[in-house]
Amino acid sequence: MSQSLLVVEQVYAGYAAGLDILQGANIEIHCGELVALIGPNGAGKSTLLKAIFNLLPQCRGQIELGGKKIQGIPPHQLVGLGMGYVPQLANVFPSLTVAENLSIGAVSSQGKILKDRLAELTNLFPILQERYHQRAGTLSGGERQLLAMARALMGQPRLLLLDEPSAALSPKLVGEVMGHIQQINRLGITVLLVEQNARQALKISHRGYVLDNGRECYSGAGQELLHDPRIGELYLGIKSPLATKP
Ligand SMILES: Nc1ncnc2c1ncn2[C@@H]1O[C@H](COP(=O)(O)OP(=O)(O)OP(=O)(O)O)[C@@H](O)[C@H]1O
Repeated sequence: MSQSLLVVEQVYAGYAAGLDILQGANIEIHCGELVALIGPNGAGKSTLLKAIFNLLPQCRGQIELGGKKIQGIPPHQLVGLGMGYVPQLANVFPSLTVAENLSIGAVSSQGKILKDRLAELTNLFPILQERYHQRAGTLSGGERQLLAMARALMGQPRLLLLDEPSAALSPKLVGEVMGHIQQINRLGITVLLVEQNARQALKISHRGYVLDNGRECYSGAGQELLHDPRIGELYLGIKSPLATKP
């Protein structure tokens, strides 16, 4: 089996003292995997990503990246250790151009390294080359999500945390964004994907976790979870045939 890249063990975390949203969450992600984190509204999915990226005031338990304990390490240093995070909202600077947004995400502002990295990403996502001098605020929803992911990739992460990249996108664009996530994963970047669009996320993922009430309640291969009747009924909005019988 491949090596663990991220281990989250017995994590309790929240936004205020004494009010834990995460209730002993555990997940483990191996190098190269694409893992979906699904679950009902308010289950704590985004909160778990924020706990991993050290954005919460309260967090207990253990979080390791590549065998190194990372709790207490500030987000900008986590980027240096190979973690990228794309929040659900406000993930690009609307008044800056595509080129400027990408440059801000770079770990090195050294001329040649920056230029090479910009070229790599615009080759990977040609639409960003076409929109290079356009302000991010004028991009379509799908293009903006792509820019947000590309900006995180400028930091050359080994683990990318994505918080609902398909939020507020039309079904066609959701498919496109999912395709781009697979494309990123095929480059060898490990991805933890939080999604409301659970079916689409499980379809493209190697494995998935279902989070409910701040801790994982099911886990398994993406296809397995997709076809598990318990999960279908509770989390994917599919009625069990037994439940529909008179
Ligand atoms: N900044 C915050 N301050 C206080 N409570 C918060 C904050 N953000 C989220 N919460 C609370 O934490 C709980 C979990 O929210 P979270 O956003 O992690 O859920 P989620 O599973 O990502 O849900 P959704 O799929 O609806 O985005 C909710 O009860 C929410 O109200």
